[in-house]
Amino acid sequence: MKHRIALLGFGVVGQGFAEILKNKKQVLEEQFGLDAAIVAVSDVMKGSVYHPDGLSIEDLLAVVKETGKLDDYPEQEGLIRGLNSFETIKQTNADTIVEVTFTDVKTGQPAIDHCQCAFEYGKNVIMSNKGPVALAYAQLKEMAEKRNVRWGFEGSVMSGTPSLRMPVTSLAGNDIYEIQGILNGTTNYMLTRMEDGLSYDEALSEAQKLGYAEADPTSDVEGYDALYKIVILANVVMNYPLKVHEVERMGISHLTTEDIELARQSNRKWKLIAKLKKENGSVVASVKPEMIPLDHPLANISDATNAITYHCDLSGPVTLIGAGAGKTETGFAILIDLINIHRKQL
Ligand SMILES: NC(=O)C1=CN([C@@H]2O[C@H](COP(=O)(O)OP(=O)(O)OC[C@H]3O[C@@H](n4cnc5c(N)ncnc54)[C@H](OP(=O)(O)O)[C@@H]3O)[C@@H](O)[C@H]2O)C=CC1
Ligand SMILES: N[C@@H](CC=O)C(=O)O
Repeated sequence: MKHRIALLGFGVVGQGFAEILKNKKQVLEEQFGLDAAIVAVSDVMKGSVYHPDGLSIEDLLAVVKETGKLDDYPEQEGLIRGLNSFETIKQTNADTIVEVTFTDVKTGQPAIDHCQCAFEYGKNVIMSNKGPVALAYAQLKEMAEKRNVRWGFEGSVMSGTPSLRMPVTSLAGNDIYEIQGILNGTTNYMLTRMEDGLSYDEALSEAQKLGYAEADPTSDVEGYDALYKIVILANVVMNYPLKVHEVERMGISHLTTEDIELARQSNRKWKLIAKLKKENGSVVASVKPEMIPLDHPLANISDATNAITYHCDLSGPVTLIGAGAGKTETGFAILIDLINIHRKQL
């Protein structure tokens, strides 16, 4: 039986996921018995197409590459154009909604409403969008469970590096009492490139071109993105209902090439460090830049790579290093949630 997918948002991650589905079609069918079809794509500026029997991924990617729009997607009988995100959720035959619109760090919208609508209509949701998980984890989880649908969000923290599934499954039974790491790809990339001599603006511009930065990069450079991720880790991994306003936050926008040089002269490096610690029945959290010595375990985490250490009472510290952002890497995060939904393990 086909697993029918509708994509809300067809930017870096949406296209990365579509490419993976195209390239891995045979492997997914042979190894997992997963016959996945994209039936709908709805994007604000690029437009929207839906066909209940499935769309050609080659054509979707080609027309967007050529024109930046879905308007030239080939006409065929039964093709419907122009559905907005909510119409796509309600009116298409998709089993799973892949929510890859932008992350709104203040309201989490419209992604929270997308999730609620999908659950009401009995559809699974997979997302790399951080807003709904950071701001509405408990109520969305409960709603998905009540409606007997699945909600995957592995890509919301550290892209395709399994920073959520790994501790929840493979570290189960431990008390994870402290978590710390580098959780934002854009700023880590920028700090690395500033060490190479680039200015702040040049480094940010490169990170944007590479598809790492948020639609509004203020979220990356002022630390909101890492803050959202630490809140998600508290809720999902520590099972503690930490709220966004409870996290101390400072970004890297005040750091200059002179600051980077001064650190280098004292054998240190600037890194944006996120921390989470259980203390007296509560959890304290912060995101801020720190000058760390070159022999610090995080000093050699460069470019858009991220790292996270889980401090566990039984297994001791466990560190995971991997991609923090990227088109294919985050597309993979969507795929792994899809495979787990298909296996009925999510
Ligand atoms: N890029 C990365 O490496 C990672 C990204 N993420 C998260 O994944 C999500 C997607 O990221 P990314 O693909 O890079 O972002 P992009 O900005 O490249 O793509 C987002 C797309 O969503 C579209 N969109 C915005 N609002 C709506 C809406 N209401 N309905 C339909 N489409 C909409 C945008 O349309 P348009 O621009 O045409 O208006 C855009 O094409 C974000 O939430 C981000 O935080 C998570 C991990 C890594
Ligand atoms: N903008 C984010 C993308 C992934 O979450 C980052 O740079 O880490």
